[in-house]
Amino acid sequence: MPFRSGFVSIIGRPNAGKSTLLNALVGEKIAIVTHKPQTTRNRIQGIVTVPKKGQIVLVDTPGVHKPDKTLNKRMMQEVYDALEGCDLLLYIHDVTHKFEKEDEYTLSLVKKTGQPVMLLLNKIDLIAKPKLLEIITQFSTLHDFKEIIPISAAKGSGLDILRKKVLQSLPVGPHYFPDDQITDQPERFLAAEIIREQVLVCAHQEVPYATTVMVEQWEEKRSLTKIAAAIFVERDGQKAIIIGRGGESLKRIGTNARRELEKILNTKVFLELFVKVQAGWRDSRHFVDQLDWHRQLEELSTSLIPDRDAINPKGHVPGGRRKH
Ligand SMILES: Nc1nc2c(ncn2[C@@H]2O[C@H](COP(=O)(O)OP(=O)(O)OP(=O)(O)O)[C@@H](O)[C@H]2O)c(=O)[nH]1
Repeated sequence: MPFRSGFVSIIGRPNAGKSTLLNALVGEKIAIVTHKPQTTRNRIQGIVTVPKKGQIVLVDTPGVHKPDKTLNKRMMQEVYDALEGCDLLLYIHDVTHKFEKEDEYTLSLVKKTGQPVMLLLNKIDLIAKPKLLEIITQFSTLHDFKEIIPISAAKGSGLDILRKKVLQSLPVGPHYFPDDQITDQPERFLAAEIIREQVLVCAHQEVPYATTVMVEQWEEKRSLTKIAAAIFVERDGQKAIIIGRGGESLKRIGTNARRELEKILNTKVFLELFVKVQAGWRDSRHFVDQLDWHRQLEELSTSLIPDRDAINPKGHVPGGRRKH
């Protein structure tokens, strides 16, 4: 049997379940997931290798939304980039939500590419079967989808058939990545995301959206990973919320993130967090540019940071994470 491979972009509105699906298909947590919309800000690839059969390079994207700030415009650019040059699109829709104007827009972006599209009706664990049949009928009039597959990314239902159908539809191709590689995103950047995930969980209203995280130091020594990271917010009041009374909130964010990182990295983790105010960073092109992990990676490997020698190569080689 020929080896099949290709790039498959996952497109959908915020909260549709794109990152949950990516993690489920890859079999490990490589993207953060919360109940808050617009959790994902950067494009990341998840790699699924089926021995002797093929390799699916999944591309997770931010949710399609109307951009207002520079940050959101950059997020939408990640979506447009992912729509171009892929072999297949997975358009994911949350069945607990009505099809609205924003869905129409998302679907129009998908259609415009002229690429084959599989429709994934997600969160079927939350609705009754007759309702699902109604939704399938409704969607089949909207586009000539290559497949319509009901799934529950969270419960794992429908994923075997999805994996099979995706693989079948890919062209005969090469191994794009080594078989044990699961993502293109190095651990250093996943760590920043895991910390941001805890901010999303612990803080409310505007604060999580005004927050970003950058790992400033990363050092691996035998079975210990030392990480220092900055949590950026836009205003002093937001900084006070993140720190909390007597430092309670920051302590909780740090403890939860450290526990999660120890599981993922398979080492002990020493995590230091600093909260910094960067006024209006979401509208600063320069700052938003700096947040792009692909760009940070480039800078790290061209030695722009002073502690470069202290960074274990595993933390920043372009190769990304392997299976532990
Ligand atoms: N019940 C149920 N919940 C799900 C399912 N898939 C995802 N969720 C939940 O939906 C919420 C959003 O999931 P994400 O995977 O972060 O969604 P996303 O599309 O990546 O969201 P953005 O980052 O905002 O674009 C989380 O609370 C998930 O746990 C599912 O199949 N069933």
